[in-house]
Amino acid sequence: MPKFAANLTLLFTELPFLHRFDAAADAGFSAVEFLFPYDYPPEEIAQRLERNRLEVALFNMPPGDWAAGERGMAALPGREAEFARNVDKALIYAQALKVPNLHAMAGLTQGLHAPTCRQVFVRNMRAAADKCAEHGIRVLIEALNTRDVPGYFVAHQLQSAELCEEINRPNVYVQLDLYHAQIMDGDLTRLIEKLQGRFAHVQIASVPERHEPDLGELNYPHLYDVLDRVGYDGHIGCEYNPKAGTKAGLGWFEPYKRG
Ligand SMILES: O=C(O)C(=O)[C@@H](O)CO
Ligand SMILES: [Mg+2]
Repeated sequence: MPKFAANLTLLFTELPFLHRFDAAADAGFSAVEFLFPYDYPPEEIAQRLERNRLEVALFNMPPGDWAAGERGMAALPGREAEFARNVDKALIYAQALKVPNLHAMAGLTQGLHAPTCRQVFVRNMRAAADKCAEHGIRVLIEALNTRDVPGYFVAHQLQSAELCEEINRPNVYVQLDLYHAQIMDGDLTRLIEKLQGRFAHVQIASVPERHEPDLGELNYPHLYDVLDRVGYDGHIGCEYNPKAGTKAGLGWFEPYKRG
């Protein structure tokens, strides 16, 4: 039985961020994820989680100047000290919110010297993984499709898996976003089988529009069965833009709701 996490950066945006926790619980979710919690004190978020009996499945380390277009810095030469400070900041929130997974965004590396970026990424990720391991937290790598995020350091799922191998730390895993995977890689059943045991978080959305998972070209109930079959028991993050309001689009979630 799949376990879903509502992505509170994209769902329930009809409400202010801190109110989305109540809305997710009311809709029947038992877990949430979000991009960045850093505008809010960790205690306030922890309170919302506790009163709604919600787990947090994942959030991202600080990404640099998001509004200016930055998408992380783990692979950016010259930003190592800032990356290390961001790992520390993410860990403060991770401990307060008891999150098992932190996504370290790599950054836009188009036009930079690729071998140097890779070296920087591997070094930064090893250091981040070692710090996070002290708290039992995993560090994740996510491939982003080149249509939405041109120039991002990782675009294909097997590249993420290869990077995990090179980093060679037991708490570094792939973040398998099936929306990006379908756009860049396809053949999702076989891809999930190939990556068995190497991903620690999954995300979903319809393709090509990134709406509810019951729209578009993918057959998600089939993919949930494949995830079950390969023994995946982590959360599936609902990282989509509701087509016409969050609640109106939650029909697909009816069979999976917390009772
Ligand atoms: O865009 C996505 O997909 C994400 O999961 C965000 O965390 C940005 O990486
Ligand atoms: Mg994603």
